[in-house]
Amino acid sequence: MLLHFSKMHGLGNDFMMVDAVSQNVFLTKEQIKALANRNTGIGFDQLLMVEPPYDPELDFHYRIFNADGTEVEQCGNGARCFAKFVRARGLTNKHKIGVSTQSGKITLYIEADGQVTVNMGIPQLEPARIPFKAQKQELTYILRAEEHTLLCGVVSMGNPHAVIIVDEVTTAAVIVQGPIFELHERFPERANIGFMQVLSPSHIKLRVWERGAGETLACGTGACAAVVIGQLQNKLQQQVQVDLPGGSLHIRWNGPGHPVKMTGPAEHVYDGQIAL
Ligand SMILES: N[C@@H](CCC[C@H](N)C(=O)O)C(=O)O
Repeated sequence: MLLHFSKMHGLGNDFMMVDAVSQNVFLTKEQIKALANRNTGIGFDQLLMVEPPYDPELDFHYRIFNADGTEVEQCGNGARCFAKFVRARGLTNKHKIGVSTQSGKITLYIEADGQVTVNMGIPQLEPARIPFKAQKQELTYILRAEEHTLLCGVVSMGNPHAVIIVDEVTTAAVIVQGPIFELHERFPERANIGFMQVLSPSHIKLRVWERGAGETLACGTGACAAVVIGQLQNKLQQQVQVDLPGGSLHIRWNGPGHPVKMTGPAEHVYDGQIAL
């Protein structure tokens, strides 16, 4: 079978986009891992499989798979690429698109300048909803593993995140501590681990070790999670520029009970086909 796909990226967080509205596709976990391989496959951080809507009030549903083949609930940079992809494929001509993922419904808006704004929904802080093992909800938690001790905030943006404030992000121990805390026993579904440097109340630098993908050039849900945690800790204001290794996102959050809004670019790289 020949599988048609597009390669896209959001600030260097790269995706294999598959139209499963007009193609009949089923991929096993092993096939996804093989396609994700950067030496022997197409290479990507996540695969997005776009499907017809499950809910008649929405335009589409899409599934998200990490490079390790695991299916996950949410992907911020992927959401922006999805919006551009369905228009480029002629699957819709709308500028406001309603879609569901495993974590629920989100709305996307294609702006006049081509950037995409995503209403990412209301962040969840209750430990059971992240999921995170804790007796009660706190602003910060101490996590220990091996010789490492971290003070972090935890939040779900549809997917689980821990956010650690560091003095200098370029030298932060992302590669060492990321994989250790991704698998920490208090995250039963594993977690994405963000390292945030606060430059000012409206400007941060962020690196994210992504669950199932390793460190990426950008993580949209990670940027939202960092702004939520930074605001709750009184370090950030409502509108924040988040500088990631691959570029910048603009995040807005009006506080608890409100949705997080993310604006940023989404780029098409090439269209391809591969024999399965
Ligand atoms: N890169 C994404 C997040 C993708 C999923 C994540 N690795 C997880 O396992 O939750 C983003 O831009 O949000």
